[in-house]
Amino acid sequence: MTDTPKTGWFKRLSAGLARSSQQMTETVVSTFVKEPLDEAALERLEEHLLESDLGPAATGRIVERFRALRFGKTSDAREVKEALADAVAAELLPRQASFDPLGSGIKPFVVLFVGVNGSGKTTTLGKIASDLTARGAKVMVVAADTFRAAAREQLKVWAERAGADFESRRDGADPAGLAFDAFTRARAENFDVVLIDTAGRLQNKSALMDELLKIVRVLKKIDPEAPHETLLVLDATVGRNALAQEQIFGRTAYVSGLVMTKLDGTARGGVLVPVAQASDAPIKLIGVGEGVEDLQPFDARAFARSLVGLED
Ligand SMILES: Nc1nc2c(ncn2[C@@H]2O[C@H](COP(=O)(O)OP(=O)(O)OP(=O)(O)O)[C@@H](O)[C@H]2O)c(=O)[nH]1
Repeated sequence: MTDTPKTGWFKRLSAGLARSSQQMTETVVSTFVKEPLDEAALERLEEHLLESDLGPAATGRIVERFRALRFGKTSDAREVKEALADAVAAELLPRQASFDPLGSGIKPFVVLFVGVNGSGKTTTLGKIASDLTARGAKVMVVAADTFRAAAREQLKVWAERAGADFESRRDGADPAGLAFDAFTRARAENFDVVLIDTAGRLQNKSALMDELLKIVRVLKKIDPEAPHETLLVLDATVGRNALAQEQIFGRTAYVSGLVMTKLDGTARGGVLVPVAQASDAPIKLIGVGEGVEDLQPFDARAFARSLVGLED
C-alpha cells in the first residue's frame, strides 16, 4: 500500500503515542473485554483513567458514558476502543484549534513562544520555522532569551537549518528592545512571519512575567494586534505539573494557543485532557518526537483514536 501523507502522519502520531496507548490497552480495554460492564468494572475504569492522568472531571464524564453504553458480556476490544476514543474525542473537540500564520492575511504575523526552560520551546519554534520556509514563507527567528548564550546558539542552528533570518543580541541585552527592533525590520523588509523565543526561568517568576509583558507592550506599539499568537509550550512528561505551568503563564501572558510536546516520552499522554480543559486557550499543536514532522496540528479525533490504540 502506498503511504499517503495522511496515513504517514497518523502513523507518526500513533508511534508517538505508543507508550500511552499501550498503557490504555493493557488497563482499560482489557478490563472490559474480559468481563461485563458492572459497577466493579466501572470503578476500575475510573481508577485506570485517573492513573492515565485524564483528570477527575473528564474521568467522571467518561465513566458515565460507559455506564450508559451497557456493553454485553461479549464486547470485543475494537468495540471498547471505539467507545473510549469517542469519549476522549468528545472531551477534546471543543479544545482544538489551528495554528495558521500564513492564512491570516496579517503580515508580518508575530508569534511569541513562552514556557519554562526545557519544555521544548526552541525545538518547537525551529520545527515551525522549517515548515514555514519550506512553504515559501520569509521567516525571521528572534532569540529574545538574551541571557543564555547556549539557548541563542541552539536557536541559530535551527534558523540556519530552516533558511530563516536570525536576530539576537549580546548577553543580557533588553529582550523587549530586541523584539521591537526585529519587528520593525521585519515590517520594513516584508517578512511573512516573526517567531520570537523567550526566556523560561521560573526561579524568578515575577521578573520573568514582567519581561514577557514588556515584550508584548513594545510589540503593541508597532501593531496593537501583536503578538498575533502567543504559544505556551508545555512538556507532557512533567505530567500534572503542566497544569501548574499553564496557570502561571496562562494568567499573565495572554496565551492564545497551547503546544504539548514530548507526548512520545510518556505513558500518560492523557494529561493533555485536563490541561486543555483548564486553559482558556485551545491546543493547537502537539509534539510526538524530535523530527520536524513530529510537530503536528492538534486533531482531537485522531489524538483520541491513537491514544486508545486504534490504527486509523
Ligand atoms: N522526544 C521528544 N523530544 C522533544 C520533543 N520536543 C522537544 N524535544 C526535546 O526536548 C529537549 C528540550 O527542548 P528545547 O527546545 O531545548 O527546550 P526549551 O524549552 O527551548 O529549553 P531551553 O533551550 O532550555 O530554553 C530537546 O532535547 C528536544 O530535542 C518531542 O516532541 N519529543
